Amino acid sequence: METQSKTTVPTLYEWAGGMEKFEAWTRLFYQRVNEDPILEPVFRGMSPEHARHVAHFIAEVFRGPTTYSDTEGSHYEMIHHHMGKNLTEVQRRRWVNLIQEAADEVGVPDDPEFRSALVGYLEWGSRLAVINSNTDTIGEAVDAPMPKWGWGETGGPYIST
Ligand code: HEM
Repeated sequence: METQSKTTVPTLYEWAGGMEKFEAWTRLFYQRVNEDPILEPVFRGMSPEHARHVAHFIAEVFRGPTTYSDTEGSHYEMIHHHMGKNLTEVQRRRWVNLIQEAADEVGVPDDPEFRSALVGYLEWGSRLAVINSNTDTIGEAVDAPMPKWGWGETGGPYIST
């Protein structure tokens, strides 16, 4: 539904509530991951910075500050983190469920438009993570730009690299 003019449409980052909200969200999410029988073994030994890095990554994709790519990694490095992990659909599905439950708990906006964009991103990103975790080559260039996510649709069919 068109409710605002194009010039006043906030980014997903702004609508979500800024960096404090992203950090609170992923902090709670990875606490839940640590208590989860399916995901705890996957993330056992993860770095103490993991939750913040994922917050900064998603915030940047949602057109927030470039904290992740300035100081913490790149899209290529994020892909690299998943390689060799041999993630499964069962693990992915639990990851997507828990991160949405954490979003509810910390008060990430739950309006239909925002959640549609959010779930679209989480599905897209998590399915790519599973694909990348089960390959030994990265199709992306080392200097590939960070993805950008907006309010709209995916823009086209999946193309395997
Ligand atoms: C939108 C989806 C996802 C995003 C944006 C994402 C983002 C990231 C980022 C930024 C890192 C690096 C963190 C760091 O620098 O410390 C990472 C690592 C990792 N991710 Fe993901 N991820 C996604 C989906 C998943 C899923 C679905 C799983 C498993 C079910 C997963 C498992 C892992 C693991 C095991 C690591 C390495 C952890 C460690 O040992 O430090 N990711 N992810």
